Amino acid sequence: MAVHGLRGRFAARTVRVKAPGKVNVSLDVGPLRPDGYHSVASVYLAVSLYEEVAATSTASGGITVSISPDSTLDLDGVDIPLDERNLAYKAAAIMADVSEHATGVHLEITKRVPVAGGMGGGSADAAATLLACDALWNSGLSRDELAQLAAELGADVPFALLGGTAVGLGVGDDLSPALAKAQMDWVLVTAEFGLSTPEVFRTLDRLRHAEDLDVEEPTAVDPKILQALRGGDADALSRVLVNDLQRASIELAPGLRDTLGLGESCGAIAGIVSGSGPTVALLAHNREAAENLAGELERKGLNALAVHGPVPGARIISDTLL
Ligand SMILES: C[C@@](CO)(OP(=O)(O)O)[C@H](O)COP(=O)(O)OP(=O)(O)OC[C@H]1O[C@@H](n2ccc(N)nc2=O)[C@H](O)[C@@H]1O
Ligand SMILES: Nc1ncnc2c1ncn2[C@@H]1O[C@H](COP(=O)(O)OP(=O)(O)O)[C@@H](O)[C@H]1O
Repeated sequence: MAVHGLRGRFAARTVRVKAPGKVNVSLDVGPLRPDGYHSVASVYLAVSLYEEVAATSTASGGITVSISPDSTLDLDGVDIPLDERNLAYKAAAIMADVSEHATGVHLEITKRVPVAGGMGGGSADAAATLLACDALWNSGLSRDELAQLAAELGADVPFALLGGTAVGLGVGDDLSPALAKAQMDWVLVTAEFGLSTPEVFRTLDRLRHAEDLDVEEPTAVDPKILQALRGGDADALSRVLVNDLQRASIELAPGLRDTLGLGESCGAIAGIVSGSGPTVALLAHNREAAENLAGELERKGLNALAVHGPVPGARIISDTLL
């Protein structure tokens, strides 16, 4: 049903939502499951690099997607589908299915999180769209109901909705918020290429198979990680960072080993590939150290950005009647 103004004229409204990218501070990956997914145990950290989605109701019906010229990424030659394959489109479509007052909607996405970078940028777009459409269409879904829809869209989408610091079990969507509010400072080194998440998981399976390595299903995360995050203890955290996918990302993109080495030689306490990569997250002692490190890496020709986390999950930043 379309929303009409007092004189029956269509009243367009724009709801703008921001949602953060993430770093997996730890990521234990279990064996391949019959459904093609892997069980994981991960500590997710939402960081201060945000996607934005502006959802505008339209009288014409249907869902359209565009990328905002305000996007800070160089998107030349980057493949972001704007049709029903876009995660934001998919999010609007499932919201429309459960919303009595759904209208047409245009989604304008401001991209800042590297595409196919292992930081959950598309997932942040999906989470932002769920929240924006919920407001636009007065769907009145609870956060739990939104999280259930989020899990249908992808393993990382529920976390983009929740934000903060959280432990993810199952395929990563079974989340428990962690009370770890101390800020940690990081430098993200982004790559000019992307890595496909399924290909990285497949590569890990292949490497493990070649080594006859049997892995168990992970059921918990190392409590030392949460302890370090709670205390804001970057040195303690540097000793327990782990990412089982890192070796697979390096197998596919060997240059990542050099990026990690360069980061550490320029003063990072430790470095880790974020999720399936190729973004590298370098840990710093404080904001000043992170900014200096980012500057130094920039001078060496890398793309580096100082960020901090935890930050909140998806939230509405404006709601305007046009
Ligand atoms: C690796 C992680 C770590 O947080 O993030 P990214 O590096 O993609 O950001 C996630 O597990 C990715 O989550 P997400 O990108 O939402 O994955 P989905 O769209 O649900 O799944 C894409 C594909 O990745 C593989 N996959 C994903 C999650 C998982 N626990 N096991 C898997 O094997 C499957 O092949 C699946 O078909
Ligand atoms: N809204 C979106 N933003 C970015 N990529 C998207 C989006 N929707 C679908 N995709 C597709 O999903 C792939 C992975 O997206 P992304 O979330 O950026 O990476 P990752 O899974 O590594 O965190 C991209 O290569 C792109 O083809």
